[in-house]
Order: sequence, then structure tokens, then C-alpha cells
Amino acid sequence: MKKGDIFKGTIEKLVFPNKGILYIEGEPVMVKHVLAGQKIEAAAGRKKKGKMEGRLIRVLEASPLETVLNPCVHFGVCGGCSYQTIPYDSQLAIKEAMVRELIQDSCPEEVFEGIKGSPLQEGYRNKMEYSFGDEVKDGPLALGMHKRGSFHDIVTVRGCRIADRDFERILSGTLELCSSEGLPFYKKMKHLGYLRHLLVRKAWKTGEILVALVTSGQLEDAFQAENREAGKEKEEAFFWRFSRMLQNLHLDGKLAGILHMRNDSQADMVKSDETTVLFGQDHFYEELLGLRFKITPFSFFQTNSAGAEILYRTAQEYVGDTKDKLVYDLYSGTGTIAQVLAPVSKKVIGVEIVEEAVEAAKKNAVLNGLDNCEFLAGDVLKTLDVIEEKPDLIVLDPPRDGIHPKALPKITAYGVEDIVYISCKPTSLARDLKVFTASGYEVKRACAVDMFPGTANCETIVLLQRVGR
Ligand SMILES: C[S@@+](CC[C@H](N)C(=O)[O-])C[C@H]1O[C@@H](n2cnc3c(N)ncnc32)[C@H](O)[C@@H]1O
Repeated sequence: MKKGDIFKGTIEKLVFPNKGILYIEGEPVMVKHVLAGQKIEAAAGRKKKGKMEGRLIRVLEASPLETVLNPCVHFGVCGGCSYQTIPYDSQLAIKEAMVRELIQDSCPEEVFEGIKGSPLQEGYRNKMEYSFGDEVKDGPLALGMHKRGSFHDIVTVRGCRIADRDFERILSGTLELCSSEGLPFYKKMKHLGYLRHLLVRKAWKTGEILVALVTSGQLEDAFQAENREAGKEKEEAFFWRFSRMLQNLHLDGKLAGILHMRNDSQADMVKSDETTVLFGQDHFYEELLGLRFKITPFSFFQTNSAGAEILYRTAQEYVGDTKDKLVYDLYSGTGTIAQVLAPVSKKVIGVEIVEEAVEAAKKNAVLNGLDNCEFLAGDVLKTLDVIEEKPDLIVLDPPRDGIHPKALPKITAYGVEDIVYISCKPTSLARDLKVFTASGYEVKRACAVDMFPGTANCETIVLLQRVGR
């Protein structure tokens, strides 16, 4: 088969996170955005790592697993979810099998404890980053998610199943206001335009909501003003209307803060060069496992709060008795795991690269009456060299790429008896586990926790113990 050839076949197996394999003349072909059992038509692409890649043209026949007939209206168009046509039990079975297979070289079959489901299967997301754009070139303003496989096109995700219901009200109100004011969206390739992102976060327990509208600083064009001063005046008036609009929405939750963030960097990510608080404050509070957490706009917090309680309870169980132990919480975010463990530990030291999150973690510890937590800002790779107190136990919760290869030997060199590794990407986990097992550790317990129903992702927790301890 050569590039461009059209072929048909049945997807035999899924590969994490969203590829399927089918066999054409005995040769495996990988195709994105498919499900096991689907009959598809695809076009042959080029070979990657010795495997032929195919581009999905269309699904000819649904998979026998696809028995949900009323998925989200944006399913298949929006790049967010890929499992919505599959009942939840089967979604869990698929994820469990994928994780089990990915880590099987390091995790014996009998040690893997299966998957725990999310308490909420819809409306579970407590954070959304919506992008401004258009659905088709020069179409009306859109606000939502990137279309599947598209760098430019945006689909306005009214009716999104996985976001909290208040998010839709905020999204619709913002889109209507920005459209009626004729504000242009920011075109990343040309670095032109104004509206960039809408960030919405909401606490599951307290109901507090934080909204941030992110724009460029290109005021004159956006507000058709003669000069920057005039543009600034019009911008202020616009943000007054924006803030009023949000305060007049009938939300189930309660607005904790409305922010305007200015971002003039060319990188297509939600960030702020300058933040103005338009209403309330620049943070909100969430409660998990009886503890209270201050969350700032960019600090990491698990996106499924109800699922996070299950994740952290499982971590607690794997960690075991920590009464006389000094615990390292590496990649600590706002210090959630550290604070869950602190009441039953001698001391916990958290290390986190985002300073804003470290500051929030310190405040959270005070808020929760914990005086045996210390939080250090810095890269785990470098910070491990400067911490004087050595750990008795280590908890790891790295970002999707896993642990830096040069940080791994520093972690294993402590020789602690137990390490608990929480991972949001099983392929990175599988890679890192091989290093741990080659360095004298063995997997004693492991399970997956589904924090992302409707999508192909899930968390995995592993308890590693030093061999012959
Ligand atoms: C998956 S989150 C875990 C956060 C926290 N444990 C929790 O459950 O909320 C990963 C965290 O690692 C941080 N991070 C990423 N790279 C890092 C590095 N090289 N050193 C320290 N922290 C890092 C991120 O900012 C993020 O807060």
C-alpha cells in the first residue's frame, strides 16, 4: 500500500490514547479517532516508527460497543471527547485494558486492581479553557473548543456534556456580548485581533466560580479608536458591560471573581502578562476530603473534583502508615496531596515549579491548620539537590510527560522503601516504571481511576516497593 491509497477495514484494537489498529494485507495500520470494532474507510499516509499511518475518511459501520444513541451534539466534531457513544461500563473496561497492557512489563497481572469509575459522568469538569475563533473561515464569531484535528476552526460548545452547566451560561453570555460588540478574535498566525480565550473554573463543593477573559492589547483596532487612550476608554466600558452581564446570569454557583487578562505573547496558550480584577478576587476556594484549597487562575487542580477525592483516597491507602515519616510530595501543585497526608505524617515537603501554586499551597496549609508542611518552588530535577531533609516516602504526581529522565536516578537514590506514583498518562508511566523496576523497585499495587468520562484519558496509581525491604 502506498501513500494516498484508499482502504477499508475493521479496527481490531485501540492504542492509548486515541488510535486504532487495523490490518491491511497483514500489515498494521494506525488510524486516529476510531473505536475498536468500527468499520472504516481511510487513506494511507506515511510510515511512522515503522508503522503505516492512515487518515480516517469516514466510519462505515459503528462498533458493536457504540450503543449510546444520544451523545453530545458536538461529538465527532469537537476534539474533546472520543468515547461518548460507548456506555460508561464499556468505557471503563477499555481504559482498564489499555492501562493494564501498557504497564504489564512492570506490573504483574495479579497486582493490577482494575479501574475505579468517576462519581459524575457528566458535568464533571471544573475548568474549561475556551478559544475564540470562527467555525468556518470568515464565519461568525465562535467560542469553544478546537474542531477535531483542526488548528484553526472552533466549535461553539453549547450543550457540552462534560462541563459544569454554569459554564454554558457563561460561554453563551460572553459570546453574545462579544458578537454584538463586533469584537474581532485573535488570529494566531498573523498576531492580529483581540479576543483570545475564556477561562472558567468552578469549585464542586463551594460552588465558587472564577471567570477570566483573555485578550490581546490591540485596542485601537478592536474598538475602532483613533488612539490607544480612546481605545482604553472603550475597553473599560466593554469590561464594565462584561462584568455586569456575568453578574446578571442565573448561575447555580456564585461568582468569586471576574478577571481581564492581557496576553500579547504569540504562544497559543492561556496565560496573562497583566491581570485586572474586575469583580471579586483573583482566586476561589474548593473543598476536598474535609480540607479547603485556595485556587488561583493558573495553579493546577484536578479537573474532576469528585473524582479527585477517589484518587486521593486511593493514594492515601497506597501510602499506608506515615505517622513517623517525612514525605516528599513531588510535583505538588496547590499542595492537595501534601495536605491530605500531613495530618497523618511527621512532615511533608512539596516541590512545585509554578510559584503561584506554591504560594497558594502555603496559604492552604495555614488555612487547614497544618504546620508540618513545607512547599518549595522549583524544578524537581534541581530542587532535589538542595533539600537537606531526606524522605522516608515519596509521592510523585508529574505532568503528562512523566518524570525527567535525569530526575529518576535522584529519586531512586534516596532508597526509600515506598514510592507512590500517580500518573495522568499511562504511556509515560510505563516508561518510568521500567526505570524504577531496573533500579530495585517492584510494583506492589496498581489501579486506574477514571477522572475523564467520555474521553480516552484516565489516571493510574502505582505503589512501588524496594525489593527485599
Ligand atoms: C499532575 S499535576 C499534580 C498536582 C498535584 N499533585 C495535584 O494533585 O493537584 C503536575 C504538577 O507538576 C508541576 N510541574 C511540572 N513540571 C514540573 C517540574 N519540572 N518540577 C516541579 N513541578 C513541575 C505542574 O505545574 C503541576 O502542578
